[in-house]
Amino acid sequence: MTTVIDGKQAAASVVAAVKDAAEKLEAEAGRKPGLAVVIVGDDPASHAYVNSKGKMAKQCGFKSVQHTLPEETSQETLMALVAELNADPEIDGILVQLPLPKHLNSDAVIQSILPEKDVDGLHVVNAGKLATGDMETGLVSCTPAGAMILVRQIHGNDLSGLNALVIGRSNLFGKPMAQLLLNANATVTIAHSRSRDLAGIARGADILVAAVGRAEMVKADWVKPGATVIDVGINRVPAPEKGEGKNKLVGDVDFAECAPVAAAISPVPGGVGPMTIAMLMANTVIAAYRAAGRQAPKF
Ligand SMILES: NC(=O)C1=CN([C@@H]2O[C@H](COP(=O)(O)OP(=O)(O)OC[C@H]3O[C@@H](n4cnc5c(N)ncnc54)[C@H](OP(=O)(O)O)[C@@H]3O)[C@@H](O)[C@H]2O)C=CC1
Ligand SMILES: Nc1nc(=O)c2c([nH]1)NC[C@@H]1CN(c3ccc(C(=O)N[C@@H](CCC(=O)O)C(=O)O)cc3)C=[N+]21
Repeated sequence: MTTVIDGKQAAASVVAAVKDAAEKLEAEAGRKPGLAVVIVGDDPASHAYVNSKGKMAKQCGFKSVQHTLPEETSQETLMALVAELNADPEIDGILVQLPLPKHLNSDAVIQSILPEKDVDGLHVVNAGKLATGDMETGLVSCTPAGAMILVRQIHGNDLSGLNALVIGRSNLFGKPMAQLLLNANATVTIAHSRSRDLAGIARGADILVAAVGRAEMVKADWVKPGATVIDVGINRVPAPEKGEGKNKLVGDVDFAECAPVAAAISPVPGGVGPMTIAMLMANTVIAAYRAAGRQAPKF
């Protein structure tokens, strides 16, 4: 029987641990973790994510603030807001929702976030710490950190002898995911749009992670029988079966085809997505503990 990995349940247990840690910090150090989410423009999907992040932060007992800026915001205004949040002692975590409108330089904005408040793990200091295996002082990008918890649920902490493939090489997901798998001793391959014979490479993978942004690209004959498949893709596609003009969410993996071949598979929705939000909360509480000079909890 194939295990369908329950990301909602795994996320709920991370969130419960975060809530406990936040209560303990407030009781012992008299401060709440503070999360600031910055969103520019009015992309409805981005607003939906940001709202669920805000709701979750409140559930965890955090101070949660949202800054909604208009589409035409200038680089200077956005950088000034980040500088203000950097200086605010009540804010432990800053997340700037991506993508930003095209006229803005997202890299300059992200690199201006203090590394210790960079709960997205995108600052070069945090990326560098992950790459050099310093897991004690850095912050790891939420989606790969969450995907890794799902992998550990299936395989444990030591992936020695296992071949892992990550399809996608973004700074937000593919690269940090590959680093986490490597740190756990997997033999790691990273594939991307210039890779040849992706299906052939994929068939060698005991752990197949897809983060491309192409609906249902991974087919049954790409999956090694008994593999673990982690689907990171979030694609909205038309769903006429639900009614005219309706949409549904699908991953980068053709779930119906691949599930019978895999031993374990994460669904979309209900897989990696909920873990992303849970790990954002985890990173915020970690940052708050460190800001209070305390040993941060592990998740
Ligand atoms: N569940 C969650 O919480 C999250 C989900 N996502 C989703 O994950 C997916 C990937 O996100 P992200 O990493 O930010 O996306 P990017 O667009 O930044 O990266 C996509 C990667 O896929 C590669 N790629 C594109 N086409 C192909 C192809 N035909 N064959 C092989 N590789 C290909 C690109 O290669 P190249 O580098 O050569 O261009 C690139 O490395 C998206 O669907 C996104 O919505 C993202 C973040 C969080
Ligand atoms: N700075 C930044 N950091 C991010 O981490 C970031 C970002 N920008 N921009 C966009 C992507 C995407 N992302 C998701 C978060 C949660 C779900 C999620 O909760 N998904 C649910 C379904 C939600 C629904 O139904 O729409 C699920 O998969 O079950 C999905 C995707 C974070 N991202």
